[in-house]
Amino acid sequence: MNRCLFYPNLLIRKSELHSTNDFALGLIKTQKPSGGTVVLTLSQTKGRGQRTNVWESESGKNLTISIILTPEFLPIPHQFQISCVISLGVYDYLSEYLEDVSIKWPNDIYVGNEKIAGILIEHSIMGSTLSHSICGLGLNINQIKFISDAPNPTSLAIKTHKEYDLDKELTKLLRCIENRYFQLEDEKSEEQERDYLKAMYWMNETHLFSDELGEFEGEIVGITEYGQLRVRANKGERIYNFKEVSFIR
Ligand SMILES: O=C(O)CCCC[C@@H]1SC[C@@H]2NC(=O)N[C@@H]21
Repeated sequence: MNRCLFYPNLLIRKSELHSTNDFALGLIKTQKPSGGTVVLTLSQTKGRGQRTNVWESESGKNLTISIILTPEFLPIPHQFQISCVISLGVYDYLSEYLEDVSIKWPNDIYVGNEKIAGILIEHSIMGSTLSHSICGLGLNINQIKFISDAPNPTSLAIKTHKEYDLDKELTKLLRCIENRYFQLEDEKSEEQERDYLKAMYWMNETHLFSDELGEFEGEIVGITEYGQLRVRANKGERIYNFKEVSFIR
């Protein structure tokens, strides 16, 4: 039997939205959307990024989507697995076109030292498991000029000197994410973690980081089973949750 997560009738297209994540959040509150529902807009006017950042995307140029997943099988402490699914799916998709794609922990997608995609995942919880995960993704496809002060943005078009049909790219992207989701559902999370580590930006290289104690030299050596970052520094290994450490250079 052919497995499928993303059915065409579960794709919700809106010409303009404040934020696809906010729209998806509204769906969860008012209806019970099926896993595999995808909200897409061509024009996002108040896109939200990590922390309090704004996500800017030129109208009609890029993929700005929110994927609703229902990973009821996943215990809450393992929610980082959803980050792995989405970031590896995007990584797999981009690797069809580009070399030097990497995942900057926890889930920024880079090409060399430039950011091509950002991911914002918001979970809703039921009991001790996840009921819905809203996986927001901004993937720069055809945008050439960036006005925002986002650090080093790039796009698929800049990197390959071609323009892309967004619908075709969406289909390819969703196939890659679907494969990674089934890998998780099939309890192949060890394989997934191995692939995530292989794809990781700055893995096993010495770089400058900063945390609440100041700047320090260290080397990313992996992640914990809960997705925290492990950095080896002079005085031993340090373990970070998201937002507790910054990558300097
Ligand atoms: O890198 C980041 O800061 C995360 C950016 C996430 C942006 C996407 S675009 C689609 C979805 N809707 C939002 O409001 N944000 C996410």
